[in-house]
Amino acid sequence: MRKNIVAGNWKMNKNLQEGVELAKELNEALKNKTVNCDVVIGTPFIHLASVVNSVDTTRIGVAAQNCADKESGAYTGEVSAAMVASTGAKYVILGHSERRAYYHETPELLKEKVKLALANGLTPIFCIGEVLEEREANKHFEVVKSQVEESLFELSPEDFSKIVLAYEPVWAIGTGKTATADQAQEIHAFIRKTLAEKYGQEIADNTSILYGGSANAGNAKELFSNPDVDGGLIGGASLGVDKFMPIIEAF
Ligand SMILES: O=C(CO)COP(=O)(O)O
Repeated sequence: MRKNIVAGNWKMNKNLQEGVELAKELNEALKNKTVNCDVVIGTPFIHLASVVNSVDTTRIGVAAQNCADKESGAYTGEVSAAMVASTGAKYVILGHSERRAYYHETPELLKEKVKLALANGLTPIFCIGEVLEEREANKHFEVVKSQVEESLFELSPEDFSKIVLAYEPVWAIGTGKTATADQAQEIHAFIRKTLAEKYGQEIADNTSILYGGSANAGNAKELFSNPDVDGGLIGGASLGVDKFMPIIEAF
C-alpha cells in the first residue's frame, strides 16, 4: 500500500548552522514519538551531508531539491544524483514549479534528471501543477496529465513504482491560498486515474501523491483526510518545528 509522507522543502532558506539546528530540533521532536507518516526534509545541497549526520535517518529521510541532468564531468556548478546519494540523502525533489519557471527546466531535461536519480537509488519527489490562468481556463487536468506523461511515462513500471508525485498548484505556493480539500481530492483522483491507465491500478494505488501549496497546521488534517491525498510537500511551514510537527501529526 502507498505511504503517507510529509516532506519539507526548505527552498533557499537557512544557512548551514541554522539548517543543522532545525534538523536536530525536528529529530528531537520525533524521538520516542509514533507518527503515521514518513518524514522527509528537503535541504539545500550544502546542508545535505551535515543534516544526514545530524538526524536518525531511519526516522527522517533527507532530500535534495534538485540534481543535474548529466552523470558527471565538465558542468560547472552542477551537483549530480550520484553526489547527492553519496551524502546519504534518499530523495530528490524534481520538477518544482520554481525550477521550471525560473531556471527554465523543461520536461525533456526533467526526464534525464529522473532517470539519473533512479539510477543512483534516489526516490524522486516529482512536482506537477498548473498556474492560475490554466486553472481558470479549466485546463488543470490536461496540464498535470501532460506533465506526468512528458517526463515520466517512458519509465518502466518497475522504475515508475519508485516515484512519489507532488501536486502543487502554482497559484497556491507561498500565497496563503490553499486548494480546498475538494479541489485537491478531485485532481489527485484524476492523477491516480491517469497513472492507472498507463501503469495499471496496482501501481497507481501504490503511488504516493502529495499536496503542496500553502499547506499548514490549520489545513493539513482536512487535506490529508482525502482518500487520494497521501501527504504534503511543505514549504514555509517546514521552516520551524513548531509549524512542521503539527502537519506531521495531522495523520
Ligand atoms: O512549493 C512548496 C513546496 O514545494 C509549497 O510552498 P508553501 O508551503 O510555502 O506554499
